[in-house]
Amino acid sequence: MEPLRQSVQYLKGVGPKKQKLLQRLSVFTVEDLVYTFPREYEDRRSVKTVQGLVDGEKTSLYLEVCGNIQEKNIRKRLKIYNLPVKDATGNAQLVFYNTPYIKQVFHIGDKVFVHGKVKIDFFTVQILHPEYHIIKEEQPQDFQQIMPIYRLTDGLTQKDFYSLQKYVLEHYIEQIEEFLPEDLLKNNRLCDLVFALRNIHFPTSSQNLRIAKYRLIFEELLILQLGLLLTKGQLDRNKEGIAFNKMPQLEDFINQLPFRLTEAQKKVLDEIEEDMESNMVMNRLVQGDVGSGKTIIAIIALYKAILNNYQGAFMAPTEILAEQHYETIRSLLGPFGVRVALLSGSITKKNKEKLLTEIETGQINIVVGTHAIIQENVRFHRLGLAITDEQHRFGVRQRVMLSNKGYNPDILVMTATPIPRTLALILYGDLDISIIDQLPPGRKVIETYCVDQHKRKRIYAFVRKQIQEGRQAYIVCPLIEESESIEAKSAIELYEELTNEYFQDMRVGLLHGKMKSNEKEKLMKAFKAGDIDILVSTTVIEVGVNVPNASVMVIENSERFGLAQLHQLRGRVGRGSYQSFCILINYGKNSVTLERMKIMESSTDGFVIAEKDLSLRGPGEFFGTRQHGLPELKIANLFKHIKILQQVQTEAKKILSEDPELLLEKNKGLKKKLLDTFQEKIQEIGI
Ligand SMILES: Nc1ncnc2c1ncn2[C@@H]1O[C@H](COP(=O)(O)OP(=O)(O)OP(=O)(O)O)[C@@H](O)[C@H]1O
Repeated sequence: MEPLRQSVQYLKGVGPKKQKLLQRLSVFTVEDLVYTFPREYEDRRSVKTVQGLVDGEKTSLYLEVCGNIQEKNIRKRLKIYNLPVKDATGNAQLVFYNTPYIKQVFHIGDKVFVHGKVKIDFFTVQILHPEYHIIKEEQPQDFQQIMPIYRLTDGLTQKDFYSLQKYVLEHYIEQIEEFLPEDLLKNNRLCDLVFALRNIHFPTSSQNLRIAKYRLIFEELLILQLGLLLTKGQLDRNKEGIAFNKMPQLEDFINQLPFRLTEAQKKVLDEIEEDMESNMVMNRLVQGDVGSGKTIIAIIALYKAILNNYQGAFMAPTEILAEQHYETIRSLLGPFGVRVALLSGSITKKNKEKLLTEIETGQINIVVGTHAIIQENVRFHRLGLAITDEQHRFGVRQRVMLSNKGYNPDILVMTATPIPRTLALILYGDLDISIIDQLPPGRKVIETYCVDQHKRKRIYAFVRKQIQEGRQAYIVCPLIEESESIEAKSAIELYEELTNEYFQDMRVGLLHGKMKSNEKEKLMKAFKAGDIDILVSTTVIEVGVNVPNASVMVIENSERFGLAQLHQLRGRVGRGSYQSFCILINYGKNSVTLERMKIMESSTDGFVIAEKDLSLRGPGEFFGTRQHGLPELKIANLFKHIKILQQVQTEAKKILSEDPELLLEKNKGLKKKLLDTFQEKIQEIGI
């Protein structure tokens, strides 16, 4: 086995207990260990003398032990040890707590280097619980340096980490191979990997630390970018596709809609039409904030394809949404003779067979469905436009599979999560991006309040009042990432509590992910029709659900959700002309949580919220673990390092245009690193 791939259990000083602790920090192999970077550094290079010390500062000193250690019992479980020390300028004490072994460590006359916090009490100078090095054969550079500080877990100390990293760097460094091609290093003035790893852990100077960091950030972003580009590589940008014609009937259709398109919708539609009319394949992402009116744009594009005698496919992330899109499309295009089919999990086998035949013979013009659409047995007659409503739930693979159902059909990807530009660039680097940055007129700003759980009674009273005025409400249950069944269970409990205690006289419905799809459909239909007053639900209603009469959204344990997700949920209300409200019940007390809730109260702009969320929590959490396959970033930050990111993008494209499958000898290391990082994702599409 490659040395770096070895388990940390073979390292000196790592027993089963330590191995477990390291695993908690996601350190399994030697490589994981060297790629666990310090969270910060402590500069111990400037050394002070006892005279000049300031109360409260943290500093380093060279001292000599000048007396015997004294032990004092302060309380039952508190023992203090004072060690007299001095330097040429004065006397001081090193203070240690509850460390009986310390009695054996020092001897009068020992020279020590210490680093710790200074406490000055009248005439006594103390260094509290310092780190120390008794100077024997060690050279000053072994301790008087920039010290790494690692993120720890209970049971592991900085010293443990420090010695492990030292050991690994000493014994394994020669086996760490550079994997970035030489010309790339040179052109971007990057240091080599060994230098970077040495200096990220034990920097020999601030400048070398900077150089090391730069290289490691570059490397991390490059791997991310290449991985994403490669997994998307199959959507070839410059493929020849269908050139749709302009059709006058399309204008008629737009003109008879019950509303005028907003300027933003018109602009995006123009971009789509231009793509569709060109003879190149369209690969376009439409982003729009909640309720900005993406669906109608998709429908117009579908109608254009139909008028050109092609079929359209519309893939939605959930059954509820597929059903909803199906209803909307049927009601808008049905009167124009367009035949729409819904392929969902709940149709009978017999009906399904009939539908499949009609799709294959071209009798059906538009197929709406969940991923059922990309199953093998679905064959289109002439698929011209494939739309996926993504919300990050479909991987690239599904997109490719849908597109393979036709001969180079145009592709439109819609997403309701506003993705900050920086992230959109790397996630969807292969797509052109259109943004609907305006809401239809007449929408009232949703009033958002973050409250703590003790206000629950008042909140329910408010919900009741809204319902009495004829509105409807959503009550969203806590998010439980780990398990859909626990989530469903907690939804059932909340439902029971609400129906037994607070809303006995109201029509309350329950919706969760573990229900059968036809039950879900039935319930949503009833809610839409106004036959249910309160819908208690898990996040299955998160995206796209459109019930304009609903005016209150209560979200339990709001601190567990990502902000972008809260924004999506909140977007389920305020879709009609009624004043709407979102109430976030918050159990979290720490400052980041409170800051996040404040953002929700003060902003209704999805892009602003997404940017803030991303900067507070990083991309992994931003998308939620269920939804993405992005590797966690260890050192790069998509906001702070935007300039490096841009440079990385150029490089990544250059590499792939020269060597699309990374077959060249110089790219061998890079390819291996990519396969390691993106294992599952890449295997999925089999490059
Ligand atoms: N230009 C417009 N003027 C007025 N109402 C509009 C306009 N465009 C769309 N709508 C209506 O606004 C509502 C929201 O539109 P739609 O469902 O398409 O939003 P969306 O962008 O898909 O939102 P979400 O991401 O939240 O699902 C719908 O009821 C739709 O009929």
